[in-house]
Amino acid sequence: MSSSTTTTTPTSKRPVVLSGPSGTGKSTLLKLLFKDHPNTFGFSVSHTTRQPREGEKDGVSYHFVTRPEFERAVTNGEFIESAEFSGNYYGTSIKAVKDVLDAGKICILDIDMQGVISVKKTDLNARFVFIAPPSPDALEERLNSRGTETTESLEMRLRTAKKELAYAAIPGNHDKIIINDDLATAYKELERFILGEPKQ
Ligand SMILES: Nc1ncnc2c1ncn2[C@@H]1O[C@H](COP(=O)(O)OP(=O)(O)OP(=O)(O)O)[C@@H](O)[C@H]1O
Repeated sequence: MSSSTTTTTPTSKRPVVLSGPSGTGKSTLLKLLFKDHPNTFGFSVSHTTRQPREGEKDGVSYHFVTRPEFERAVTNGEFIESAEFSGNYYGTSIKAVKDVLDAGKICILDIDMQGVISVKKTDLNARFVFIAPPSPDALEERLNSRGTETTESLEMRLRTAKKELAYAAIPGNHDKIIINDDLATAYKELERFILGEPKQ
């Protein structure tokens, strides 16, 4: 899977939004991509209202902010997405994505359908890739074999998957749909879409 004898010059540094049902293989594909191209991609630094843990640096691990600061930023429309988990806010700001671009890297966002809709409302000029399962049964099988789901969470993920697949079926919602059946084939397709043709 590694392309050690080839180099790639990205044809575009536009942010890439990767979405698709849970268990469809997004993390698996991204892990391969980052391994093969270690200096090409960057992660946006999220905001949080939780306290920094030992060793965490502001602006590196997270942008640590107060609740009023976070709420103000949400009101000002500065976030692509935000959510509250166990009493703390977390969010990805539009600026955090632009900072990655300013650092000369391609920002990859692995987000859900709501996140996709939010990014489309910004001026980030992102490219949208949808990772689809070969079939609903294959998706269920992958989630089962990953061993991370309870019966309830599995059902919830499959219900959400139906909505995501319906959204992806509408032409124009994504720039590229990749069916992750054979992993190596799907990976090559993703790598080409993001980085262009490899130069020998
Ligand atoms: N092409 C493939 N064929 C078979 N199994 C696969 C394939 N791609 C990924 N998997 C397996 O499917 C499971 C789900 O993959 P992964 O965790 O990458 O999904 P995900 O889309 O990132 O899910 P989530 O959104 O819940 O984080 C993993 O166990 C992974 O090893």
